[in-house]
Amino acid sequence: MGQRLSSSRPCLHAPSWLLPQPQAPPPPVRRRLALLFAMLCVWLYMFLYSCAGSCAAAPGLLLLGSGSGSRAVHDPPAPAPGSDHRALPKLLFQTVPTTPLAAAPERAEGATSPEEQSPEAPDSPSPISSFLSGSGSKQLPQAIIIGVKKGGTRALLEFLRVHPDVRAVGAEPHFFDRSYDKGLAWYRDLMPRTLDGQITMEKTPSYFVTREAPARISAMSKDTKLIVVVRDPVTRAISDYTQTLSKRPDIPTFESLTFRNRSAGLIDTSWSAIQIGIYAKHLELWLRHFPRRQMLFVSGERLISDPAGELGRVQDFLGLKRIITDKHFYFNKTKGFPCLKKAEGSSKPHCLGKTKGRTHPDIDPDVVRRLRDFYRPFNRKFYQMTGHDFGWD
Ligand SMILES: Nc1ncnc2c1ncn2[C@@H]1O[C@H](COP(=O)(O)OS(=O)(=O)O)[C@@H](OP(=O)(O)O)[C@H]1O
Repeated sequence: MGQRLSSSRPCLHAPSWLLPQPQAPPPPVRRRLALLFAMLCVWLYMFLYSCAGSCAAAPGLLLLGSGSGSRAVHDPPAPAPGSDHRALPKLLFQTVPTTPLAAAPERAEGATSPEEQSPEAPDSPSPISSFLSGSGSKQLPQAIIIGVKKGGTRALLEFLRVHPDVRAVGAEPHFFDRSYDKGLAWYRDLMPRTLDGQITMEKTPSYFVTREAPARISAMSKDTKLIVVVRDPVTRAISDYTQTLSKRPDIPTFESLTFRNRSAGLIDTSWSAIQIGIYAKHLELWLRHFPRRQMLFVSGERLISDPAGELGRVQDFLGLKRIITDKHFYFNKTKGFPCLKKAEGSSKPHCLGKTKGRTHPDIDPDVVRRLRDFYRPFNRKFYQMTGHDFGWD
C-alpha cells in the first residue's frame, strides 16, 4: 500500500512539495496501526474464547446475565479389638431413613452454608458466554458430586470449574432430595448452558445419604458419573458440629451429643453428624444402582495436601484433558489451605470463603478415641468396597 502511494506521485507531474498533504498517516504509522488492530482482534478473540466456558463467574458481568445461570486393599474387613463391631452388620443392612438429614436438627437450619447460595459460586452465564453459547444448551448433569457433607465438596467444585470443559451450577440444587417433585425440566433449567464437549455438573452433598437418590439419579441416566469426597469421619463429624455451632451457639457439647449412654460407651448413631460418616452403609445403597467404576472417591485430606494430584484423578475420571495442574494452586498461609491463583473467569487469586476451613473446637481426646474405635470397622469395610485405603485409622 505504501508503494502504491509513492508510485502515484510522479503521475501528478508536480513537485512533491506542491502536492496537498497526505490524508492518511505515513506508511509506517499505518502499518503500526494495522498491527495494533490485528493484535486487538487476537486479544478480543482470546478473551471471548476463554469466556465461553467461564465468564459466568465474572461478577461484573453477572448483572447483565440473562439466564440462570493409596493403597489397594483386598483384605476382608477385620474389626479392631475393642471396637463396636457388633453394630456393623446391623447398620449395614439397615435402611437409611427417608431424607435422613432433613429430619435431623442440623438440617432444619440448613445443611448448606451461606456460601452454597452466595455469588461466590455464581451460575448465570454472562452476556458474552450467552452470546457465544447461543448454540449451547442446558443439559442435565453428566457428573454429580454427591457427597459427603463437610468432605471438601465446595473446594472440589470450585477447582473443577477452572477447567474450560466444565460448567457447573454454583448453588446446591438439592433436586434429588428436596425438589424431586419439580421434575427434570425444572432441574435442567437450573443448569448453565454448555457447548459441545463441555460437561454439566452440580454438587449436593446430602445426596450421598438420601435413600432415594441412587434410584432417582439412575432413572435420570444410568451413565451419570458420581464423585464422593470423603474425609476422616471423626474430623468430618467435628466439622459438621462446628458448622451447626456457628449458627446455634447454645447447642450441647459435641461430647454429650456423641453418646446415647456415655458410661456404657454407646454411640448415638441417630445423630446425623455421626451417621453420615458410616460411609460403607451409605455406599451399599449406591452400589445397588451404579457399578463401582462409575463412582470416584476423592480423599478430602489429599484435596488439601495435594489438590493438583486429586484433580488429576478427577479429570481422568471425567474424561477431561488434564488442564488443572499444580500451576493453578498456591498455599495461602493465612487461610491455611490451598487456593486458586486465578478463579474461574477472573485474574485474581481466590480462596474459599470463611465458612470453609473453620477452626474446630477442642474435643475430649477420650471421645475422639471412642469415635475412632467406633468407625474403624466401617472404615475398613469402606476401604474394601472402594479398593482404597484412605488412611484414617
Ligand atoms: N482449599 C480449601 N479451602 C477451604 N476448605 C477446604 C479446602 N479444601 C478442603 N476444604 C475443606 O472443606 C470443608 C468443607 O467441606 P464442604 O465444602 O464439603 O462443606 S459443605 O458440606 O458444602 O458445607 C472444610 O471443612 P472445615 O475445615 O471443617 O471448615 C475444609 O476443611
